[in-house]
Amino acid sequence: MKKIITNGTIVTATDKFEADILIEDEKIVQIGYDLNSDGAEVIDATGMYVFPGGVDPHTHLDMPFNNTVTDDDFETGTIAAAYGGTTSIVDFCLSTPDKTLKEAVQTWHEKADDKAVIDYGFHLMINDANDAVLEELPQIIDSEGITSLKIFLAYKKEFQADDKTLFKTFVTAKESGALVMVHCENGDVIDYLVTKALAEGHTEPIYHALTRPPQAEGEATGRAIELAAMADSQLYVVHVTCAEAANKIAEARAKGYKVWGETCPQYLLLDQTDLEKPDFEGAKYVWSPPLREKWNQDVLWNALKAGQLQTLGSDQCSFNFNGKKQLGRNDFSKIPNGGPFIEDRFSVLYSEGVKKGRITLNQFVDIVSTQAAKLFGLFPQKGTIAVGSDADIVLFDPNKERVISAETHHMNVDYSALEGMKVVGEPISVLVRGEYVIKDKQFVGKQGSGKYLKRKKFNQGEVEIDTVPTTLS
Ligand SMILES: NC(=O)NCCC(=O)O
Ligand SMILES: [Zn+2]
Ligand SMILES: [Zn+2]
Repeated sequence: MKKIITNGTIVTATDKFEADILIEDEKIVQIGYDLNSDGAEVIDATGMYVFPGGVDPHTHLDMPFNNTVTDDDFETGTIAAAYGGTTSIVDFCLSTPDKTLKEAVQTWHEKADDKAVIDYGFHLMINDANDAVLEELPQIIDSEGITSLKIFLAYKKEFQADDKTLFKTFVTAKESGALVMVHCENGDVIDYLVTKALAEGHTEPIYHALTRPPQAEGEATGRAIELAAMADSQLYVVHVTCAEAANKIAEARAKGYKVWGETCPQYLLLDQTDLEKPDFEGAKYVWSPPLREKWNQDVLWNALKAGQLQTLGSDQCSFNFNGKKQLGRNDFSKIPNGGPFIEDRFSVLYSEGVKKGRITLNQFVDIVSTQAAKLFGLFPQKGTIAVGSDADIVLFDPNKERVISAETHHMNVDYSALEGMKVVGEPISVLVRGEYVIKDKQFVGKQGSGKYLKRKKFNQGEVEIDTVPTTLS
């Protein structure tokens, strides 16, 4: 079915202009004035921004973790994402030593294929780069279009990889055209500090932050950067939280290293004092790396503004407060790590970023959509509004005000870490490949309608990865 979006203001990472968009067969086929709209459904976007759908490069849906499993699966998680203006996610597929990589990816397809309501791809976690894994990896990258790999330097005895695995993964990624994503925290030091704190009788949620100091993140970030450089490979640092890490990334980029960084809404908006909330409420804010002292928020906003950090991931990893979070009632180290942000990622960046003058409107689109599409091999299919791109479109009312609350959100979790926050700007309707998934703030999509995204190899030369928008709004 043909559609025409008319009377709206189109905003991409580089431009802002008024024009109509003609959609046919899932794609944007024309952008301009006086388009032939015969037979097309007319969508009136008067007063709206017309944004490309958000691309969330960091989600954990239906993921076994910390002796339990996340509460949002590919159905609830992607419905919530769509409400929030996100039309593509890239989720982390876990691998385990007892299974082949192919089996691991198959497991993730089984979780997602019949459930997702928006498009999705997978990153593949590497825990031990042994001979079998290294032999299988290039085939998986090619056949599944999984062109990003994930290494955890923390979560000892669960996901943590050693430096040899990290280095070998960088080497293989360079040869195979994949981007290596790294969770940068020194897991051994953290393990020591956690054991010590518990032995001293400290069990409260705040000790989660106190045993994971920013230096542990800075050290691991620096280590990953140097190992990537030694392998002449490419590194994407996930969930950057603090000056110690952000500065390392900025220094590396100044030297011309192939390093990119992501932060998350939680680190821009919340701080370590949230973990001190009474009655175990601090557990709602337990994720890793932990929340930091408040002044780090400015460091992160400035890094986004300056293009030293490029993307915003939700790190969606939800656990109910009156459920799985209670596993750590008497021991902070047993609180499942993670929080719910997939739904609010897009609008809080607009409200706290654009509305408060911290980033420009074009930078908003770049950070929430375009840069992730470029880095993860989806651009220009995703991440922009252009002829030939998928018609993934958000009609956004920039003046609508709302208050974030678990009462009204769509994530399958009983609390919001942003409860009570006032937000200006709201996605009203959201289209994925030309079909409404959200229409006038109601979900109208279909379970399983999301398509699996086979992604292009890292930086094939077609896409200029480091584009910093120049158009100011
Ligand atoms: N961030 C977090 O605490 N949970 C998800 C796993 C990870 O990204 O480290
Ligand atoms: Zn992580
Ligand atoms: Zn994560």
